[in-house]
Amino acid sequence: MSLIEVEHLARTFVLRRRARGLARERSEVRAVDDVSFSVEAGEMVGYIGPNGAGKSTTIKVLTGILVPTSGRVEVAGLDPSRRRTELARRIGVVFGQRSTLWWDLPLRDSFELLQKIYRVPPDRYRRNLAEFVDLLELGTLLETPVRQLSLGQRMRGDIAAALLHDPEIVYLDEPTIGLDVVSKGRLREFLRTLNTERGTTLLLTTHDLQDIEALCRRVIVIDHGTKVFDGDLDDLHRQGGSTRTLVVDLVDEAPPIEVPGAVTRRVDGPRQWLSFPADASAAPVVAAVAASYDVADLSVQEPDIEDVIRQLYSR
Ligand SMILES: Nc1ncnc2c1ncn2[C@@H]1O[C@H](COP(=O)(O)OP(=O)(O)OP(=O)(O)O)[C@@H](O)[C@H]1O
Repeated sequence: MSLIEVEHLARTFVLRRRARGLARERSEVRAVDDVSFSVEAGEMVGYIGPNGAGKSTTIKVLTGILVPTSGRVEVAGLDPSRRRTELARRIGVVFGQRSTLWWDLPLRDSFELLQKIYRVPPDRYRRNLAEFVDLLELGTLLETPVRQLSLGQRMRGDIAAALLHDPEIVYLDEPTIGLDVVSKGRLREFLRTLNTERGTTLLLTTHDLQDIEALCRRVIVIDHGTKVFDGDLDDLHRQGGSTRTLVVDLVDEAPPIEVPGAVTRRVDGPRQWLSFPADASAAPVVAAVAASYDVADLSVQEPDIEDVIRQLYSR
């Protein structure tokens, strides 16, 4: 049996809108429509898709917040909506856009409240707190009220809070949203350590493809409530025909750059945008450009996940 099992999951929302007079119009949104997948213990899976695809709805069903309209869901051997309290001890949830911490309390007090709520034995709590404070660099922040923390600090606090009770599964919904590059890097490093050293199973929802590339070998893509891809990240790129972009700043304006392995998509003064396959190395393209042109600066832009998915569909 897999740690997470989802079979033919559907979740419909019924909307009632006031039409003319007192009559109400009824309409349905099929947020998740016949989705099946399973996740094994120790996996780190990216659950991605465009806005409104049904990601949060799936996560809410997996935590037991929402009841499926149809289908079967089992997490750690439990039916989430029927055994929500029991399941809560075995899962951790992190929402990048919302904090689960108490706004006016120092971080330490929030952690202590969570210890009591989850009945974490004192020695385990102390051990976990010490480890997360160290790995997430929270030492100087423990006495600070949550409302005074920066977004990145608050996020690290939220992640520690979600892990104090040693959950075997953690759902992360946009954990790096709004963070700067350094904070994103630190957080990814921490999640990787959590997965490799503790064997925690992670299901990650994000719009940032770099999160996925740094962390997940496997991705599940949903669009309009339906699963459209489940497999290796490299295969997703190949199927989506996705490209990366080399942005070249030349010393002087020039006609479109011509080098093997890349196509110049745009020219704006001395700046040019070249695209090349996402699964190819940038090195030969960079070398070819540098060998034939006077280059002032270069940078590589990763493909946007929404583009990858759009391209997957436009074929
Ligand atoms: N409580 C609700 N009532 C009515 N419709 C809902 C509700 N929750 C979600 N929906 C609808 O279900 C669909 C899927 O929403 P969901 O939040 O799961 O998408 P998402 O993939 O998480 O999107 P995003 O990336 O924007 O967070 C959307 O059309 C949304 O409007």
